[in-house]
Order: sequence, then C-alpha cells, then structure tokens
Amino acid sequence: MSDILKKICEVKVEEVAAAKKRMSFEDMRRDAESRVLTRDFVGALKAKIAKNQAAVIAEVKKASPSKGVIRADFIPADIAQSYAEGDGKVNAACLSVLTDRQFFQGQPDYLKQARASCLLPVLRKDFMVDPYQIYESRAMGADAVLLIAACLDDAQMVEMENIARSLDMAVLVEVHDAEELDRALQLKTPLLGINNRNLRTFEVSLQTTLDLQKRVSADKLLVTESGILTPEDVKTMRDAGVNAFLVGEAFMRADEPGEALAKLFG
Ligand SMILES: O=P(O)(O)OC[C@@H](O)[C@@H](O)c1c[nH]c2ccccc12
Repeated sequence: MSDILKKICEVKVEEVAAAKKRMSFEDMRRDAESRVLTRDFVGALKAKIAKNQAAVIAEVKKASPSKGVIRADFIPADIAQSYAEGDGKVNAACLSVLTDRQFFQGQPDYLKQARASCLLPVLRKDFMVDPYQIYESRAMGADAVLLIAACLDDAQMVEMENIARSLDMAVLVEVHDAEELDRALQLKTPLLGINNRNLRTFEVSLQTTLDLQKRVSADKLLVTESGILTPEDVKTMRDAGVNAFLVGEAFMRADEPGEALAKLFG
C-alpha cells in the first residue's frame, strides 16, 4: 500500500474509534436502518447509457492532497444544483461528495447539503476501513459508497459490500492494478471503478483504464476515474467502450460546474 494511502487509512481507523465513542455501533446501525428510500445510483448511470449518453458521476471536491485547494468558492448545494441542471440538455447522472476532512477538506454536511438540493443519487467518497462507516454513510444520506480495494482485504470488502446491500446502497469498488481488479471482481456489485491516478505517485494515466479494461467482463459497469480533462479524453474512453466517468477537478475549476460538464460531455 502506498504511503499516503496508508497514512489516510491509519487516520481513518483513529477517526472511527473516536466516532464509536460519540455514537455506538448499535446506535449508528439503528439510525442507518431507520432510513428508507435510497436513490437508484446504478439505475441513474444505466439510464444515461441506454440513451447513448455518457454517464457522469460529478464530484463535489474542495481540495485534495496532491493539489491543495481546488475550489475556493465552495457551496455544495449550488454545485449540486449546477450538476443536476447541466446546460438543460446534458447533465450529471449522479454525484460523488468527499466527506474526508483531513486530506480533502470535506465533511458529512457537504453530502447532506448536496443531496438535499437536487434529486441525484449521491456517492459518499471517503476511505472505508470499518463496517461502522457503511452504516454512518447511510445515516448521513448516502445512496452509494466507495470501497477502495487497496485499503481492504477480501473479507473486509465482502463484509462491507453485504452491509451496503442490506441498506439498499450501491457499491463502487475502486482498483488501480490487476491484482486489485481480480479481487474486486469477486464482489457482487456491477460498479467497477478504475482509478487512473496512481495513489503512490499521484501520476495520472488514462492508459490504466485501457489496460485493465480487457480483464473486465461485460456484465460489469466500468467507471473510469480521475484525470478526465478534455473532450479528447472523453472520446478516447468512449471509443474504447467506456461510458461511465467520475470527474472532479475539471468541473471544480469552472465557474459553473454544470456548464463545464455539458461542455466536456456534450
Ligand atoms: O479530480 P479528478 O482528477 O477528476 O478525479 C475525480 C476522482 O476520480 C478522484 O477524486 C478520486 C478517485 N478515487 C478517489 C479516492 C479517494 C479520493 C478521491 C478519489
């Protein structure tokens, strides 16, 4: 595991231990289970693809460890609305909201605010290391969670996926190399994310998706993640048969994120 990822996961383990003291596992679980009606994350992606459009998971991200602050004027509700609207023709299928505080300057309130301001399904983007966080994700309103294969062993991935499924949440499992991919393919979820960013070096190469894609069967919905910046990048992916995208920075640097989305994918 890379050093930064290792550091982040260590911090998460500490955060979860502290969170469990504020609210017990059982209470968090009860809170999560009391919430009904998730929004259909996988269905929203498939609906775009059925119309021959790109399925875009648009990210609400203020900062990152590699780039520092990406967007100073950061109002999650406005950003979410802008993504949901697009240019009136082309818009986002789903949202992804960073909730990690220490490394991405996110917070759970950002997810709540973004979700409350639109009708799109929302992925909680954070580093899951403990089943507690899956319940916590549902309790804060998430419709989907990210599982990063590099942070988890097989048994943890399976356990967390099963909890997410029991709460009617979708699971996006993220990989960066062939070994992680083979482990991720054991899960039931159709959503498979290939991160083009190497979390050891922060280097981005779209070739990562193109190389790993060959090993993914047609019943999976492949999501290419990170480093999609230009219409040429989009064309490269769509020509290769990749129709789902997770994009943050390219939109966060624009005045109107939704218009930037429509421009990139229109
Ligand atoms: O801003 P970009 O390059 O468009 O990337 C978005 C998203 O893929 C990236 O934020 C991301 C992908 N996987 C992650 C895991 C944790 C935190 C962040 C991420």
